[in-house]
Amino acid sequence: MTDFRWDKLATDGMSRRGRLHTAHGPVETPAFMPVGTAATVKAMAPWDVAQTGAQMVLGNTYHLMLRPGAERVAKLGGLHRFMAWDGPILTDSGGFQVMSLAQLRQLDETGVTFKSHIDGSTHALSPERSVEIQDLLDADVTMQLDECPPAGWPHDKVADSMRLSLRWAERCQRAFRERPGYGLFGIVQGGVYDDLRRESARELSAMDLPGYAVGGLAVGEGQAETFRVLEVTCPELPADKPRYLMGVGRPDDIVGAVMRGIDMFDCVLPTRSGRTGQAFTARGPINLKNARHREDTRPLDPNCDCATCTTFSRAYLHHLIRSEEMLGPMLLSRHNVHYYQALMAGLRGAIERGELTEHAQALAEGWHAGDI
Ligand SMILES: CNc1nc2cc(C(N)=O)ccc2[nH]1
Ligand SMILES: [Zn+2]
Repeated sequence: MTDFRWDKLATDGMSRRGRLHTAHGPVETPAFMPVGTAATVKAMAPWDVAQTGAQMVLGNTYHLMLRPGAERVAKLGGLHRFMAWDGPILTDSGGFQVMSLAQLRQLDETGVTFKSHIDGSTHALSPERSVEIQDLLDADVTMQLDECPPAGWPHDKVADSMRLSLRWAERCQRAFRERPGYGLFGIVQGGVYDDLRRESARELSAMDLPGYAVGGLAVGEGQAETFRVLEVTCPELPADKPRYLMGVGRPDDIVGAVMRGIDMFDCVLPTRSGRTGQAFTARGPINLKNARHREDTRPLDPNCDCATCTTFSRAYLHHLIRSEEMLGPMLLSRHNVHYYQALMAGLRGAIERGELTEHAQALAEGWHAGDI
């Protein structure tokens, strides 16, 4: 059984080309993880997800602990068997979604208690229980339980929150069941405050964890602030460990974050916006609901070799979305995840060639050119 580790294969400025080794196989980085919230990447079968080139998917602890339940998933053989995904899986801790989805939640030193948004039942999530749930799910990467402070909190509140998350990181590390191929990631917090970000990154680095996430971002702070926080945080993290930016993002967010030292991403954008008719292309996003597509026989993106783009016209995709046919979200989700995976493959190659700056420039010119 392989040991959990990340190999750094090449660098270009602050960016890194690497390979993550997990119990369920390797992951080429920089990597984008499609979000499989309730044990499914919405509107995509696992073979569709694999065909996009995705190697690792994300599962949400909050949803799975409520339904079908962590013990039940374990009884059914774990998340890989349950959802027929035999590649690596990262699960989040549940903390972020409790604070954004649950009702009547109470957070204190012990953890967070809340009422399920599904049936109103009461649940408790401590650092130890979050680690146990992710173990029951058989996640290759377990995320520490943390608190994600809302944008706009003052320095003193963010400081208290960040230090609580540090104490929870220690508790998660003690509770984590070490086994080959599995790893626990810490999460750097600290809001938009440089001193707090440095304190969090340094304290977590001293814990010698197998990987580090940068949390507390993509909460409305804007791209410039996100990038500034990365410029402060990444240099404080170990150079030989993977860095995961949670919840990011649009294609241009991802390129900018890779250039600032990030290796892993997850975001609902390609699947969620695909379901509403938005498609990401080399010439920027387009919305298939727009009437201008109704007789357009061209493919969605002539530069894309996915099944959606090589089989169907924009007119047909427009029809499916306008008719609210199930096939619409299916085809657009597949294209968007394929587009994100092709974006990551292009970034990996550019870093290997030492041409990331030029590659990023060419991508931006395409996006700004706009659809024709
Ligand atoms: C979509 N934005 C986003 N920001 C996040 C922050 C966290 C976090 N744990 O700070 C987790 C998930 C997140 N998703
Ligand atoms: Zn396509």
